[in-house]
Amino acid sequence: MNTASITELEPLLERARQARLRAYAPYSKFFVGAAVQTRDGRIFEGCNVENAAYGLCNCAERSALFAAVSAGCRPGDFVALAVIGECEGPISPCGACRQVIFELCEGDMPVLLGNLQQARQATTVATLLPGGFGPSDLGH
Ligand SMILES: O=c1ccn([C@H]2C[C@H](O)[C@@H](CO)O2)c(=O)[nH]1
Ligand SMILES: [Zn+2]
Repeated sequence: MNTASITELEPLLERARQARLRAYAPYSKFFVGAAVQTRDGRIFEGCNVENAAYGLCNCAERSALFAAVSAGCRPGDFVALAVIGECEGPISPCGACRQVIFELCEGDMPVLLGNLQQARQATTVATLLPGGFGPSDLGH
């Protein structure tokens, strides 16, 4: 993806940066924020929410997408996702989030990954999870 889309998605990444400030991450101390934009221009933010039972930790990406679905959004409603974390380079979504993104977002949907400095990687849903298992594999 080109520099134009990185520039276009920078405001969405800024929303992710704001969401990151609300992360509840007392165990990893690794704060992450995400923001997903809908076709009708709404933006849903999410942060990671950890738990003393570590396996229950929820990532920022899933928090943002689940907030959107909880507000009534459905597959086909999303146009872009941005994620930011305190990494050396652009953050890399975990496998669970890649699967959830694949379920809810179209393959060609742009995803902007960033860090707190200027590292940016513009990618797509299909690139994040090539060959992913999705709704069409269930035949309905
Ligand atoms: O893309 C990512 C990567 C990690 N985390 C969270 C999960 C956990 O709370 C912490 C450390 O893995 O960061 C996210 O929210 N998104
Ligand atoms: Zn994740």
